[in-house]
Amino acid sequence: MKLNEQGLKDRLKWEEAEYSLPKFDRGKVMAATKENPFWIHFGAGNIFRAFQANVVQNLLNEGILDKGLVVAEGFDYEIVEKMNRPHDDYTLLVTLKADGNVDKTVVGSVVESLILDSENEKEYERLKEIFRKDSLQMVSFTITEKGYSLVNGKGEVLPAVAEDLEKGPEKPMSYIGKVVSLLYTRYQAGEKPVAMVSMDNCSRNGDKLYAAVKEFALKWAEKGLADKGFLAYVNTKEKVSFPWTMIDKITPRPDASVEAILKADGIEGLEPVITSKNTYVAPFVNAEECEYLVIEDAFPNGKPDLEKGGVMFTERETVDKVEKMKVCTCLNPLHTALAVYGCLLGYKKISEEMKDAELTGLIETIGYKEGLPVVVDPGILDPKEFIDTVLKVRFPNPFMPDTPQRIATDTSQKLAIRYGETIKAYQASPKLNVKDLKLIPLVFAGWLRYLMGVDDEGNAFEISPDPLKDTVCPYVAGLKLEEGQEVEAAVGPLLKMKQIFGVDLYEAGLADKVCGYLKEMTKGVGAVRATLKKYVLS
Ligand SMILES: NC(=O)c1ccc[n+]([C@@H]2O[C@H](COP(=O)([O-])OP(=O)(O)OC[C@H]3O[C@@H](n4cnc5c(N)ncnc54)[C@H](O)[C@@H]3O)[C@@H](O)[C@H]2O)c1
Ligand SMILES: O=P(O)(O)OC[C@@H](O)[C@@H](O)[C@H](O)[C@H](O)CO
Repeated sequence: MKLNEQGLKDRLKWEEAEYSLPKFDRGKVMAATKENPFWIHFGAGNIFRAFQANVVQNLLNEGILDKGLVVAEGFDYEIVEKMNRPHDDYTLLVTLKADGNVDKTVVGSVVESLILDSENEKEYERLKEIFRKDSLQMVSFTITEKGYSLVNGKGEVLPAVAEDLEKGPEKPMSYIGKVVSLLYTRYQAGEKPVAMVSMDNCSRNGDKLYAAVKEFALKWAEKGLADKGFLAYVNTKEKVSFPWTMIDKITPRPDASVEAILKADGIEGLEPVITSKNTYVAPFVNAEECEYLVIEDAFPNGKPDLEKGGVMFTERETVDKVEKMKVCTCLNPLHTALAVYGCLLGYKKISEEMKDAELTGLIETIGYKEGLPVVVDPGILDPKEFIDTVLKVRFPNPFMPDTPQRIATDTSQKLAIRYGETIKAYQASPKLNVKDLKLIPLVFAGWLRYLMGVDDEGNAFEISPDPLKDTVCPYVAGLKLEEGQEVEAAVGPLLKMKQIFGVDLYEAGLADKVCGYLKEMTKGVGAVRATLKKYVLS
């Protein structure tokens, strides 16, 4: 059995092996999408294939939608070349339920995949054609938080961005430059309306996308490289909107245990690939069952009927609250704490960490005691219930192959949002005292200890990719696992960086605590465990 148009012709074989197959006429959907695309997504990674593509598949199956998705990849072309194309844009979605049941779905809702490369004339022209279409309602993104950044770790404008800002929309090389040049095409085609929807895990993600897009529109208009009206178009929410969103579905990298299940069913050619840009992809994706996608209802060209697929549309204030609830308190900070300590303590699976008394104690305190008091109830989801499910059902799910190493990726980009917002809320509160935060500083210290790249047994490990690796690692390079380290002299300047922690930890009065914990954790082999025991269980 092969995952492609030809291989899926023998439907019976797949159905006998208990795969849910697309129930719609894919040829018809493909033709309709080609003519009238309504949704193009940028970032052909795992979450898109497990979540958004499956929502559209369900709606196509029910006849609620009659057009599918177009996906574009502008960073890691290998994903499209090695996965989408050989498999005719099909993906196998394996849903790993907490009760051990496994759902296997052939997702066929993605009907066109394109490489976003201005030097690839044919595909770039097709992208322009899509952006000129009246039918286009939504342009969405899962390109990681760093994908929206126009500067490097030192705050310097990225070379490709600098060049694009100088040269204009003709042949851009940077990711956002390419996206903005396509938006310019839409402007030139008659200022057609569209929603530009970031679906990445960052606070006020719509504003992040807007800021990056606006920078190009502004510079190009100022330099006469684009019409002056383009900036007004980008700034007019009735023309171009940048809704805020909250997305939630734990989607680990494709795992060997899942590959084995599919292989046993007789499916060939499933081998995962780690691309040269470090994306972990396979013809299959594995994910949990639980999923939430909440989107600000701001769609100037109308919105697709996604509500019946479980997507929630609401006003901006609610998205903000629900997103803060998840990203700043009830899920992502707990994940990051498990990520850094998991790597230090030699764990390879999140569910295994959930059997560790110190680690569960750590995240329970960060979640319930330190985080929950500053969460504003969004109304549409209950924060206490949400965190209960995360801690009791989702993280401990033994069938989910999620790893601390995946979650530790780009930690420097995440600390400010995942913990800094809570610290700021304590600072702003007349009732709360920032000095009462005990275990959030322990995560910061844990991250610094993690950056040493030596685990609690004294063995070297590879730290996960991070755009600030070269900036932050030198601060801990001189530290050793022995008593009496000059910790504050080494990491003090780093603790002042608001860009990383969301606040200056000295100004917040937390730097001493972080340095104290780090000093204890560098005392020698086993000191990380001893420190956790001392502060988490006390
Ligand atoms: N995986 C999850 O559990 C999950 C859940 C909710 C939200 N998300 C969000 O989705 C994002 C992607 O997750 P994923 O599981 O698809 O990861 P992935 O590693 O499978 O794919 C990453 C995607 O981002 C692109 N990308 C990476 N660096 C980039 C850069 N510098 N510029 C532009 N594009 C870049 C890659 O090309 C790829 O398309 C996450 O960063 C997160 O914000 C993920
Ligand atoms: O995707 P990231 O890198 O922003 O964060 C890693 C995980 O915490 C994240 O992917 C969660 O699995 C996800 O946010 C769950 O909805």
